[in-house]
Amino acid sequence: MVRFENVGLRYGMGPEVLRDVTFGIPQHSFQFLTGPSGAGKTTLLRLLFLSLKPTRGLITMFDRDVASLGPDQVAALRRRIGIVFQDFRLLDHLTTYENVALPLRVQGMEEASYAAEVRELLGWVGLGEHMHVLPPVLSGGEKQRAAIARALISRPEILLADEPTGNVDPRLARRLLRLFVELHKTGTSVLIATHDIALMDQFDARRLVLQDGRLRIYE
Ligand SMILES: Nc1ncnc2c1ncn2[C@@H]1O[C@H](COP(=O)(O)OP(=O)(O)OP(=O)(O)O)[C@@H](O)[C@H]1O
Repeated sequence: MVRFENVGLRYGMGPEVLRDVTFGIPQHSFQFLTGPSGAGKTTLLRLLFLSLKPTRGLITMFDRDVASLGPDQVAALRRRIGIVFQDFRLLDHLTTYENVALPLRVQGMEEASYAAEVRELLGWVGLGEHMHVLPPVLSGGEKQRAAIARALISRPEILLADEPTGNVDPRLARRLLRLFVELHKTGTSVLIATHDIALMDQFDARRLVLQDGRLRIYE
């Protein structure tokens, strides 16, 4: 589904943050992305979400060379990818329900066609009681789960998550991991960036380890 060949990235005139990164996201895969702080995990996710362009190398997604895509095609590809940002990016003036429903609303869908699904997903991530409150009154872990629900609502083919258990206790982290594993079982390819070794030890999956901008793969 996604292939990186010798991808390099530098910000402006700075040093290369990613060097010769080669890996793929196969269909129905589950992978962890890890490495020390500053190793380039968020940068790699931004390349995957097409919010950055590589300074060298080749990225193909769904059989397209991403360098050749125009803005409309980038938007269409992004709709096939769900992303949970480290800082959640919820809109504070919309309720939890409205935040989660937003990707469907912007696609022009009628509320009647998705309302039940949004409610069900909010229940699934344990936010059924908080559906009608605004994000500023949610705890860090609740915001994180709202961000996860928003990434899942349009049933993406690929789910990217940046430290999705960074703000929750170990019990909730295990629950969120189960949610990602369930999603993977339904056919979504999942890539989770995390520092949390205890979390990775709970599920046997390929580990992509970034160190000094280089990626090593441990099956
Ligand atoms: N917009 C930017 N402009 C310049 N340098 C940047 C920018 N964003 C990140 N960097 C640098 O790129 C390197 C990789 O950062 P990145 O955020 O990708 O690392 P990370 O592995 O996600 O770190 P963390 O685990 O702490 O979130 C760091 O040295 C960082 O300072």
